[in-house]
Amino acid sequence: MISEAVILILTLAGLCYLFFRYKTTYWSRLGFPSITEGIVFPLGNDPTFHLDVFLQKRNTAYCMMDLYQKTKDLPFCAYYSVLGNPLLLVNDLDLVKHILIKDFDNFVDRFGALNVFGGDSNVFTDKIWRQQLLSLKGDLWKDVRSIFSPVFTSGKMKLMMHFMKSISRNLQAEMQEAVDAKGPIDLKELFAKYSMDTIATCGFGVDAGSFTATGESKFVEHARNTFARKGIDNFKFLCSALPGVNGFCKMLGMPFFKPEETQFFYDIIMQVIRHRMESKERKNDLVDLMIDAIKFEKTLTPDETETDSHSQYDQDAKLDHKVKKTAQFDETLVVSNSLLILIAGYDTTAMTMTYCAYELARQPNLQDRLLSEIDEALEGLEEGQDFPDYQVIQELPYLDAVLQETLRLHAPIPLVSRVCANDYKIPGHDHVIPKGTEVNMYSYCIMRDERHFPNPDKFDPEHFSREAKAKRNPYAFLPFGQGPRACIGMRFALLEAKIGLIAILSRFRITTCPETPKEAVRDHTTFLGNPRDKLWVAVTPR
Ligand code: HEM
Repeated sequence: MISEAVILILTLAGLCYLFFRYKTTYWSRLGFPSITEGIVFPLGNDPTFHLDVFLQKRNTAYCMMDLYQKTKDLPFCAYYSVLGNPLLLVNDLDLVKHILIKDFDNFVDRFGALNVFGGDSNVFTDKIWRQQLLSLKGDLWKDVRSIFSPVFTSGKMKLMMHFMKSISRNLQAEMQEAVDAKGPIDLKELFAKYSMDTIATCGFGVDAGSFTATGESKFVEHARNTFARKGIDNFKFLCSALPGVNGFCKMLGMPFFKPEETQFFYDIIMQVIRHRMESKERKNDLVDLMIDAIKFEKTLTPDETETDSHSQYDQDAKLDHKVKKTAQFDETLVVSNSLLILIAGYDTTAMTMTYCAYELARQPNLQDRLLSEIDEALEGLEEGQDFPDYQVIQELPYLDAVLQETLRLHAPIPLVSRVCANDYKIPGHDHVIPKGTEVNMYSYCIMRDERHFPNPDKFDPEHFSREAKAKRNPYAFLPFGQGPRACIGMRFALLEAKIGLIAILSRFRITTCPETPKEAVRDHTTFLGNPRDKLWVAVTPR
């Protein structure tokens, strides 16, 4: 009996293997250039499912770089994901532009875990996650994006400034404590607190208490748990890619996304919404703006539309879509997108500020140049003003260059991904991308490619001088993606980072100390670019 069972299992495994081998000839049968090196049954050769990533030994971006180095001379190259599912890597920047902008209507959707894993569960907390921008598809995504875009215009960001300014005083106080204690400070923890409090205040209308709570506040604890990707989460992620597993979980009513944490945030934000509606209190934070947006209560005034910028990025990001005002949108849309703001905005902005301050500590000459620019802006303040206004902050070129260089070298999100809606003939080639193919652009690798950024591994804000930018293809810079589906929170993130940096650099100088790591390595346990180690620096008052 046992021997029969073993034979059956071995036969099934052999058949699965043969089927997998056949599937991994898909691209060569279509005549596409493809890379078959490194294919492991049943994971394929997708860096996202690389064994080292799965076992949490290496960050995904490093595995992506291995694949990119082997394929970068090809405009596009095919490869395989779990169970031999086909993927296409796009390296050519003109093709990147076609996919993200010119032919956007054929590449509206993103693949992404949220679309697939737990995608059809009936569990209430999973359903909340499915309403947010990152995972919505097609016309529904267009509706929600059009509704929420006005929430993130520069006009609205000006309203966020006073929240950020007030939280940045906690940053200064924390730095002063390090000065008084004559000890180093961990940049990672410092900026995590600032980012968490900013997102909580603007996106949830609550004080997360990161700086003030004794121990970890409940908000911070639940947020941390939401982000944590333990070994079991990787396993769950992989299992749900297997045929039938999602259906099985659905049948058993098993949640995919962390239910306790989701419920915690759902309750908070619903309480805030109800309170705002009953009391008519207004704070003009993101919560109020989102409530306005779903109710179509405010019509946009001209200075608040996306047309206020003529930058290539903003022009490309325009979405030509009319939302039907009869469509039903309710408060769960606000809850869901507040959760997304927490997920999309907290870690990304915190790590950007962390890497930025770390790089400035390592290169005092760059810090000096930035300090002079900030000092000049502060000298120009009018009486009664304690901070430069929005427009002045936007026009600090060196601060801008330093942040862009940080995002280039330490991209928080390593790729931009789209799904091909209909068969698509690649311009200038005979190849046709089949409908349903996941198309990836490895932004982390493109931004470290010496053909676009000379001396790519060096932190050098001159990569963003006017001359350097003029010489370069603009689609080589992709930390926020590009096109109508690019990051909606870019202005928010940059403003938050600029305000935090101005607040600390106006008072303190950051330098390396014996505890400062020689290099900043990306964490092996996450898909994002969080630094693996604590980034200690010394602080001195100016
Ligand atoms: C430095 C900080 C940040 C970085 C590097 C970043 C990067 C990105 C990237 C690469 C994408 C995918 C773009 C694409 O597919 O073309 C994205 C999407 C998104 N981001 Fe950000 N992000 C940051 C901060 C924020 C913040 C602060 C918020 C919210 C306040 C936010 C909200 C979103 C949302 C909602 C999406 C999905 C957009 C859609 O599908 O329509 N992000 N972000």
